[in-house]
Amino acid sequence: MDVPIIAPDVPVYAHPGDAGADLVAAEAVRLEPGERALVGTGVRIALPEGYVAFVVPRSGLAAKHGITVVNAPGTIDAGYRGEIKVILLNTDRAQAHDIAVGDRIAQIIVMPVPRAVFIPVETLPDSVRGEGGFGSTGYQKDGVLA
Ligand SMILES: O=c1ccn([C@H]2C[C@H](O)[C@@H](COP(=O)(O)OP(=O)(O)OP(=O)(O)O)O2)c(=O)[nH]1
Ligand SMILES: [Mg+2]
Repeated sequence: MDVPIIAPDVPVYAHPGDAGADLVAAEAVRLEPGERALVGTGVRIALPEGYVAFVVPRSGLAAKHGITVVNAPGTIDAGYRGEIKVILLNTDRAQAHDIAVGDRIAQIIVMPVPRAVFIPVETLPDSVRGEGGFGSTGYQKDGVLA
């Protein structure tokens, strides 16, 4: 599907079948331990109605350097025409991390999204799960279901 874009670096899918296309930094920033920063990508897009783009972390940056996206997944609304920015967080407690212009800092995933029509009702239809949540199915600890 075609998505009009204005960008110094057009996001690239690294491999066929990849869900995410990499976003690169349009500005240099140093993230001290525990620090976050709003990092510009220079990218502006026009998604068709009925689609959303999610800004999500790159697992390599997260695993190697503790760099994540604070609000993951960041939501890019179809009507948004401003610059896509990434709210990066350095979760490492000791190491600062330097982002240079052109570094791949996050990835963008484009998805179809239905428009919900919320209908106020008095009672909801039954379901197997019912109101159970927040660990209601238990969890596995040392091989034992707790
Ligand atoms: O990681 C993100 C998240 C959002 N946005 C842009 C696109 C999105 O369409 C807009 C608004 O995002 P959101 O609705 O998440 O933020 P908000 O705090 O609710 O702001 P608003 O009142 O503008 O909706 O900001 C980004 O560039 N990066
Ligand atoms: Mg909003």
